[in-house]
Amino acid sequence: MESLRQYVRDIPDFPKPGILFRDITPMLANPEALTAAVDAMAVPFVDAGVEVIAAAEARGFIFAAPLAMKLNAGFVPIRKPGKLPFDMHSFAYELEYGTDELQIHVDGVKKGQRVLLVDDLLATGGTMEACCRLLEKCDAEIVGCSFLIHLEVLGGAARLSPYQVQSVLTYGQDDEEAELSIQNRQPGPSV
Ligand SMILES: O=P(O)(O)OC[C@H]1O[C@H](OP(=O)(O)OP(=O)(O)O)[C@H](O)[C@@H]1O
Ligand SMILES: Nc1ncnc2[nH]cnc12
Repeated sequence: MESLRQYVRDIPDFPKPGILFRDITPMLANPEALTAAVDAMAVPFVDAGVEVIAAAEARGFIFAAPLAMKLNAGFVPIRKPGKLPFDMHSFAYELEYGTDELQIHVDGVKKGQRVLLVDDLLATGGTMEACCRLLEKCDAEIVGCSFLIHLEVLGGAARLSPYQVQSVLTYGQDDEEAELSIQNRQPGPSV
């Protein structure tokens, strides 16, 4: 699965200085890579009895709908404020680069339904922790959290305990250091 990494593009200082943005748009644009990514995200949960996939907009939606179809589950959107038309639960949270709030319809998930939470990327864990809190307010049974990318150094997985966390691509301390040193390298004198 490591070959999927070649479709993730690193953009330094986006959307703020100091953030190394992992851009998945090259992966999304490639049909084989996109299929492989969705398949790999589903694998740990094929026999988990998932009834509902829930995901936060916007990038979470990209993987949620194909995963729902693959796991024969429904899809329930978790949205930013002002988007959902019916009664909702809300939860405010912090991002790697800002703050936000997420909402879910009160009747989106029934009590005891088995829910798999999905997102493209786990960084600080603030977004997925907010999703977990929203599903807990619905009295759902959280089966786990499935990510395409896990940025390990930001410690997000600890915030999702006790839930099962799965990711397809992991970026650890070594990756961050190697990439930062490449970014900071000054051009040498020309000879
Ligand atoms: O683990 P965290 O620190 O919470 O970061 C991860 C979240 O950040 C990104 O979403 P973003 O809020 O940038 O919104 P988008 O999906 O609309 O691009 C990403 O898609 C995750 O949802
Ligand atoms: N470093 C990062 N790259 C891409 N998406 C992100 N969401 C939060 N942090 C991110």
